[in-house]
Amino acid sequence: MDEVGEPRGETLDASDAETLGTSDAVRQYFGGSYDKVAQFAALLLEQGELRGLIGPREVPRIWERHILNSAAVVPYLPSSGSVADIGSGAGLPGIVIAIMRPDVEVLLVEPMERRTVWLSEVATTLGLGNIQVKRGRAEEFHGAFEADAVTSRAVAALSKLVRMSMPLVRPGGEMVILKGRNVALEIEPARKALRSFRAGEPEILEGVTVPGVEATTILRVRRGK
Ligand SMILES: C[S@@+](CC[C@H](N)C(=O)[O-])C[C@H]1O[C@@H](n2cnc3c(N)ncnc32)[C@H](O)[C@@H]1O
Repeated sequence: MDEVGEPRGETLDASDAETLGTSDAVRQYFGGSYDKVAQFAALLLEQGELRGLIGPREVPRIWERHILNSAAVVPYLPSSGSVADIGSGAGLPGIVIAIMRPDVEVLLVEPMERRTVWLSEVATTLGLGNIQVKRGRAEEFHGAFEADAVTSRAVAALSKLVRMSMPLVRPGGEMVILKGRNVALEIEPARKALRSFRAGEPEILEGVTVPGVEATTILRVRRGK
């Protein structure tokens, strides 16, 4: 998974993003969630670069690389309960999850104040009552809460991610992580950390959204009871 780039001073056309974002395939995919997802994309396009949340290279690929990529995790989330998104940044995938799953309580864990201010503003602007923004590093919340599932994208390699995030998963709950194609290489180095949580065998899953948009790789692993 590529990280969201830092601003580099070049400005690209947002028309590609708009074409995909207003396509029938995307509207159908999001269904009743489409209007709020489109509002979130518009906020990111308007303010994301200005506020240092996304780099200019991300503007034309907001829908494909960020919104749809984030949405790919949703089918793998538990049917109810709570999800904590670790290192939410601009709200990826956390805000997309909160929009698509209003029945789930979404905790957005993010240490950078500038980003938590943005996340709270987005939650208010979109009227997302199922979001709690928690400012701090994941490690600071160990023992403070446990969610039914933890999500994460572009935050750390699996071994580190397990140590920082698995304590925030309730026993029997799951980590559901958006990863790159090479995720299998991260599993062996994470074995020791996984064993310390009596975790099950990690599953590598395919996150498919709309036709023509590249599938993403998702890694799901259950915390032992
Ligand atoms: C590359 S960004 C990815 C942001 C977002 N998940 C995305 O995919 O666009 C990594 C984010 O993780 C946050 N982060 C770094 N260390 C963290 C930690 N220990 N606990 C929680 N978040 C952390 C950073 O502040 C940053 O917002």
